[in-house]
Amino acid sequence: MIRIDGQPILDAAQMRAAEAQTIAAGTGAEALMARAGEQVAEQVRRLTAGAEVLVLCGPGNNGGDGYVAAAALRRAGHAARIAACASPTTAAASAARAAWMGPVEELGNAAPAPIVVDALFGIGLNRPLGAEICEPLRHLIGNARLSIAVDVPSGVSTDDGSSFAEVPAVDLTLALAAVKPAHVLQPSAARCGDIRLLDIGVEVSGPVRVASAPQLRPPSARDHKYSRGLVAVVAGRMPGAAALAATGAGRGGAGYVRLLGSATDRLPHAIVRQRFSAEALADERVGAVVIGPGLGRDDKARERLDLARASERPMVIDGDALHLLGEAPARVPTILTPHAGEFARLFGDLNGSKIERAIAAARRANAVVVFKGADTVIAAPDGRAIVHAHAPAWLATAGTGDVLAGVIGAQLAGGADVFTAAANGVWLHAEAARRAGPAFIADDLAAHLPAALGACL
Ligand SMILES: NC(=O)C1=CN([C@@H]2O[C@H](COP(=O)(O)OP(=O)(O)OC[C@H]3O[C@@H](n4cnc5c(N)ncnc54)[C@H](O)[C@@H]3O)[C@@H](O)[C@H]2O)[C@@H](O)CC1
Ligand SMILES: Nc1ncnc2c1ncn2[C@@H]1O[C@H](COP(=O)(O)OP(=O)(O)O)[C@@H](O)[C@H]1O
Ligand SMILES: [K+]
Repeated sequence: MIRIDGQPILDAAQMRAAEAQTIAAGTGAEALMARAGEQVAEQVRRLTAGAEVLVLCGPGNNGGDGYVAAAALRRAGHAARIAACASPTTAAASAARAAWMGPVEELGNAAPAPIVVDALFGIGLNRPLGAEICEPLRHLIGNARLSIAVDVPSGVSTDDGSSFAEVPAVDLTLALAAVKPAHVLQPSAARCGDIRLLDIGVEVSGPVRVASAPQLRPPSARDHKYSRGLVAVVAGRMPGAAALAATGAGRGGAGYVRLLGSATDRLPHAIVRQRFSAEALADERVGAVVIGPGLGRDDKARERLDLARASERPMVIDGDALHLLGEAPARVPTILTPHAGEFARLFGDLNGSKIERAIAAARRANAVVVFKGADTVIAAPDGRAIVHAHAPAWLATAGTGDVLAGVIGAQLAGGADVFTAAANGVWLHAEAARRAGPAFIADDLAAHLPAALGACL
């Protein structure tokens, strides 16, 4: 059982291609199913201390995994029952069912058990589930002490994380061979409970991954404040937002933060206030310009954005500045940090999953796009993407996005490339939120950044 941090994310077609390669290399479909089912059984056995297990089996290979798991549990002396919604339709699943010596109950008539294993549908589910399946599934999960999904919870759409059915969340999902978009994209990610990966010997790789903790470099004896990174935060109509970004940059590891434009009174003394001017931006030591938080959307804001872009410094473009952005692709290293509303305004015509849309947006903008939310996707024009799916929902409070823009700015000014800077910033921001606990406000968040950063050294 493997943690999913840093693991590749494969959609159903990519998963099938990887599986086909393994089969072509000599491992039969039944052997793969045997590995999957036996590993599921092993995890269930470890977690359930002998309590009765009810395995729900569907018609495809997900159901096949379920038959194998139930048989393995029985062989190990564990009390296991099976309930099915249909007969097997694949050769491997038929063989697995034939090897099960016990009775197979009707899904609709099955009595609850303390442990439920959902092996009804996996990556093959491609249309809404009927009530004859949803209702018993809801009832059985709702009455179990522990529910475990095989590969993905039944009722979610593997490739985009949408829901085909309203069934409750399970406690644990055992992903087979690879993480799928449904494990990390909402709303289905919230249905998965804890997620662990089972290695069944299928080789997987790809440009889309689950976020993992960055390995950051502490300053060395050779460093000075400029080498650690100078961030210029452009202020505007709402100075509080720029102050949050500047604080995020300072506590996110920058060596020097300048706030260009009007500042609030409560700005930390370490943040240097300066009048906004083209000259202030032209300072060659500026490693990143953060613009957008509280900028406003008037002519003055537009002028500041134009000057910032003309400075040709690496940029983090957030909030109001995203509203002022034209369609021209970026010419300097740029990170855009839209939330769903800003993304829709900028890239509303794109189709596909949140991951696919973020990658397409990054290509169009020639910039790294941080498509924020409970399932933040960080995408690069070359097709790489990282999905951060476990940020605390307490982040849904005003101003946290401003702090994020600052943290990303600090990483960029510190020398990380745009993709790494964005991914590091998102990780540190989420980790700071975890340390901040419940009901923090954006001002509190920055105070937890140093400890979050310290955990990544
Ligand atoms: N990826 C891999 O390398 C491996 C995958 N295996 C398993 O195979 C699964 C995929 O198997 P399948 O492709 O057979 O697909 P599934 O078992 O996910 O489901 C497909 C079956 O469900 C039916 N179905 C789809 N939507 C339905 C609906 N709304 N209502 C009623 N029936 C519906 C289909 O007609 C088909 O019979 C994976 O999720 C995993 O559990 C394992 O057996 C071993 C190896
Ligand atoms: N439900 C949620 N779970 C986890 N993180 C969230 C959730 N909602 C918002 N966030 C995060 O909180 C931040 C909010 O940013 P944003 O929407 O720009 O707010 P603001 O403009 O008020 O600063 C983003 O980093 C986003 O990913
Ligand atoms: K399942």
